Amino acid sequence: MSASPILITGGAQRLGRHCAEQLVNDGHPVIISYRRERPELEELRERGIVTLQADFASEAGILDFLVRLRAETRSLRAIVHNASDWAPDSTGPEAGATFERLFRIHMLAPYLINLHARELLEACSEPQRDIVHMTDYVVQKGSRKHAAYAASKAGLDNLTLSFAAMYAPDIQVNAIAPALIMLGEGDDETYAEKARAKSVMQKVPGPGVIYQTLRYLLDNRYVTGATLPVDGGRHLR
Ligand SMILES: NC(=O)C1=CN([C@@H]2O[C@H](COP(=O)(O)OP(=O)(O)OC[C@H]3O[C@@H](n4cnc5c(N)ncnc54)[C@H](OP(=O)(O)O)[C@@H]3O)[C@@H](O)[C@H]2O)C=CC1
Ligand SMILES: Nc1nc2c(c(=O)[nH]1)N=C([C@H](O)[C@@H](O)CO)CN2
Repeated sequence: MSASPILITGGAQRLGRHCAEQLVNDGHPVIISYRRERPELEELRERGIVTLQADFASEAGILDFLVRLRAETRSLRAIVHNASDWAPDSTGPEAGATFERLFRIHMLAPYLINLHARELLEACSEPQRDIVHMTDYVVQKGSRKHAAYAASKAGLDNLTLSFAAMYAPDIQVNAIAPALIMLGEGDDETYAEKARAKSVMQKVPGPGVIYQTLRYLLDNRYVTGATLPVDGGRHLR
């Protein structure tokens, strides 16, 4: 019987893409969701990665993705909720719309996908099934400029506890809480220096440290309801 695929939402770039490619290297079939079509997706498709378009900014978009996911596969080995919008807080009339959008992407999408895809995970014939929520170090301390983002990630962190309790012992549910793993395209050296100084490890490690953590969760059959920090010791500053 062929192995069940691993779904990574928002897998077209950066951390999600790195993990998708590493999972393929490790022999797993992979499905990713993407929001915007672009040439880089062809490289992933050539590696056999199934790409499904999805916009989680609306409930209709989430439910539409689920219909196409169920048409694509009858089982899943794991789901990694990686899709995310690091939007700064809006001021003025669009503040509420920004908050609601981030709630949908970071909380409603994982919530509905976990509920609707439970049967796909339970149909997996392999002994372990996993759900992994990508949260953020800022869940612990909030953010002056990304309060809506931090609050929505805090909600996702709490969903880890609820789904871990609901889905045990057949499905393990955990979170990874990164801080400053990769810089953004527009970040200059001044920003990079300030960012590196935020943690006692004083580095921007790149996505490999996230895959190491995901690999640990996928291979450990006794961890659930946990949030694993991958933050260079931010809390020690
Ligand atoms: N990078 C870092 O240093 C840190 C990352 N994290 C978390 O780790 C995860 C990966 O981070 P990173 O790789 O930087 O993430 P990105 O900012 O690159 O976003 C990942 C993907 O999310 C998708 N996405 C954004 N909005 C939507 C939407 N409305 N519907 C569906 N998909 C959407 C994007 O798709 P598309 O490109 O197709 O539009 C994008 O490719 C995220 O959850 C992030 O919050 C936490 C702390 C630090
Ligand atoms: N969806 C995203 N979330 C976050 C990103 C990102 O690029 N996309 N980046 C960060 C920063 O690296 C932050 O951790 C720096 O302190 C946070 N979340």
